[in-house]
Amino acid sequence: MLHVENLSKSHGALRILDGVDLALGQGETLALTGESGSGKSTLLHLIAGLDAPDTGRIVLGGQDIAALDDAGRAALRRDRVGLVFQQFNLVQSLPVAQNVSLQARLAGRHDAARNRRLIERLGLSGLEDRYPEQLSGGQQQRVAIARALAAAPPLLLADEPTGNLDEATGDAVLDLMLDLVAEAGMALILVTHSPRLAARLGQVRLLRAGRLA
Ligand SMILES: Nc1ncnc2c1ncn2[C@@H]1O[C@H](COP(=O)(O)OP(=O)(O)OP(=O)(O)O)[C@@H](O)[C@H]1O
Repeated sequence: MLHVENLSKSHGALRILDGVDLALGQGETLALTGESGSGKSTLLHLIAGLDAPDTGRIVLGGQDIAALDDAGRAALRRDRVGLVFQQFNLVQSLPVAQNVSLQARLAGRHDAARNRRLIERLGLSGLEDRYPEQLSGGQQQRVAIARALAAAPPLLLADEPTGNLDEATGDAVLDLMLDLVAEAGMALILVTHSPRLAARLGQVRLLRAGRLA
């Protein structure tokens, strides 16, 4: 479902990615590890079509991302990719419940019962009518996770999605993510610094010197 071939990306004189190859099948899970600054977020942004590579190919669900224009990439993100990034990108003008349902609605996959279940299981019950600015960082992170899971995209990209949570809550949220990802047959790329969390995914890859080991 995802093929990344010979991907390179520089920022100015700094070569961040230098020939990255990666393949992920439907329902497969991958932990992306590497030192701070090794390019993990850069790689996720490229796969999400948020930025363009210098060279290489990204084929998602049979579609070459580079061949799409801005509108095409936006549609791909709406329909096929879920993002949980470090900046949560919640819609500040919408309450929690609507933030959670937003992507699912846009993708035509809204399911009210599923939404309620996610809100409950992510410990957000009672917060449905609050606005993002009225939430803690950890609560906002859980809203972002609920939103991505609610839409059940074929591919979920998560950049340290439990980084703002204490260990016990983070473990519980990761358990839930892995359960729901498996249940929906979603593929997952999870960036994490934690070897303990990484070991729970199907494969673990290390990004070093611009390449994936
Ligand atoms: N827009 C940009 N312009 C210039 N340099 C950038 C830009 N974005 C990222 N970088 C640099 O690219 C390198 C890789 O950054 P990236 O955020 O992908 O690393 P990371 O592995 O996700 O790090 P962390 O674990 O700290 O989040 C870093 O050296 C960073 O400073």
